[in-house]
Amino acid sequence: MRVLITGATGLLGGRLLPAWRQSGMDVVAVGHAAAADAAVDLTDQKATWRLLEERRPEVVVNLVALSNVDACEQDPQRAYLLNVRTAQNLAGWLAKRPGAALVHISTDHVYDGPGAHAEPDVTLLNIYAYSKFAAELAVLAVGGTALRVNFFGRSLTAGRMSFSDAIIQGLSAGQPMGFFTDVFFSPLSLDTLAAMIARVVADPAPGVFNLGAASGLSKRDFAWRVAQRMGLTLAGAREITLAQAGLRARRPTGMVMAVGKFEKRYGVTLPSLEAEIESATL
Ligand SMILES: NC(=O)C1=CN([C@@H]2O[C@H](COP(=O)(O)OP(=O)(O)OC[C@H]3O[C@@H](n4cnc5c(N)ncnc54)[C@H](OP(=O)(O)O)[C@@H]3O)[C@@H](O)[C@H]2O)C=CC1
Ligand SMILES: Cc1cn([C@H]2C[C@H](O)[C@@H](COP(=O)(O)OP(=O)(O)O[C@H]3O[C@@H](C)C(=O)[C@@H](O)[C@H]3O)O2)c(=O)[nH]c1=O
Repeated sequence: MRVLITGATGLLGGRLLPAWRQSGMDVVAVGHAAAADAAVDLTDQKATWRLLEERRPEVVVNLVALSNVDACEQDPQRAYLLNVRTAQNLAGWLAKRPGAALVHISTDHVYDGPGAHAEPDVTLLNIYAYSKFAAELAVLAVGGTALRVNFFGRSLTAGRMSFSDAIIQGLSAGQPMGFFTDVFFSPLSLDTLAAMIARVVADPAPGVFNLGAASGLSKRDFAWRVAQRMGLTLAGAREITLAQAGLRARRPTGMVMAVGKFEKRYGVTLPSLEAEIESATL
C-alpha cells in the first residue's frame, strides 16, 4: 500500500518516516522548503493535485501546519493558508478518489477546561485552534480521518525541538526555565504515536479521534518527571503560570483528551503519560 506523507520534513514527520520505513511501509515523503522525495506548496491546488496524480497514493497522511501558535495569531491569513487551504486541497483530490484515504493530524489545542475532553467538547481560544478545527471540517467532509494529538520525544529534525527536547537541553545547560503549573495535557511519545497512526493508515476510519495518553499531567509535573528520568538537576527550574509567560496568543490550560473512542475503534489500550515518559526515546 502506497502511503504519502505531507509535511514529512517537520518534527513529527522526522520520526514517522524512519519508523514506518523500518516497518516496511512504502512511504513517499513530501516536503516543502526542505528536501524529501518530493516537494510541493500545498497551498497551490494545481501543484498539489499534480503531485497526487503522479504518485497516486492509497493513503495520504497530512502533517502540514503552521505549528507556531503565536505566528498564527500574528498572521491569520497565513494560518488559513497553511492550516486550512492545504487540507482543502488534499480533500478536494481525495473526493475524486473514493478508493483513497486521508488521515489528517490535528491537535489537542481545540480543547480547554478541566477533565478529559471527548471529541465533541471543543473550545477554540486562538487562531491556531480555529484553523486546525476548520481543517478538520474539510477532511471530515470527504470521509477522512482527523486525529487530535500531542506528542513528545527526541526530535530527529534539524531546527525542530519537542517540549521534552527543550526541557532536557535547558536543564542540562543549567538555563533558568519556568514550567507551567496550570496547563495540563496528555501527549503520547513519538514512538507510540508513530505506531498508532500506522494502525489508522492500515485501517482508516472516517471521523475525528483523540489520540493521546490515557492520563494527563501539568506541564510542570511532566518536566519534573522527564528531569527525574534523565537524572537532571532541577536547580534552574521554576514553577510559573501560563499568564506569567506573557505569550501573544491566549492558550488553553486544559487539553487532556479522553481516548476511549480511539481505543474502542482500534482495539487498543493507550498507555498512561507516566508510563510514556519512562519508555519514550528522549
Ligand atoms: N508540535 C507539536 O507540539 C504539535 C503538533 N501538532 C500537529 O502535528 C502536525 C505536525 O506538527 P509538527 O511536525 O510539529 O510541524 P512542523 O512545523 O515541524 O512541520 C510542518 C511541516 O509543514 C510543512 N509546510 C509548511 N508550509 C507548507 C506548504 N505551504 N506546503 C507544504 N508543506 C508545508 C513544513 O515543510 P518545510 O519545513 O519544508 O517548509 C513542515 O514539514 C501539525 O499538523 C500540528 O498541527 C499537534 C499537537 C502538537
Ligand atoms: C510548556 C511551556 C512552555 N513555555 C514557553 C515555551 C514557548 O515559548 C511558549 C509556548 O510553549 P508551548 O509548549 O506551550 O507551545 P504552544 O505553542 O502552546 O504548543 C502548541 O504547539 C502546537 C503545535 C500544538 O498543537 C499545541 O498542542 C501546543 O503543543 O511557552 C514555558 O515557558 N514553560 C512551559 O512549561
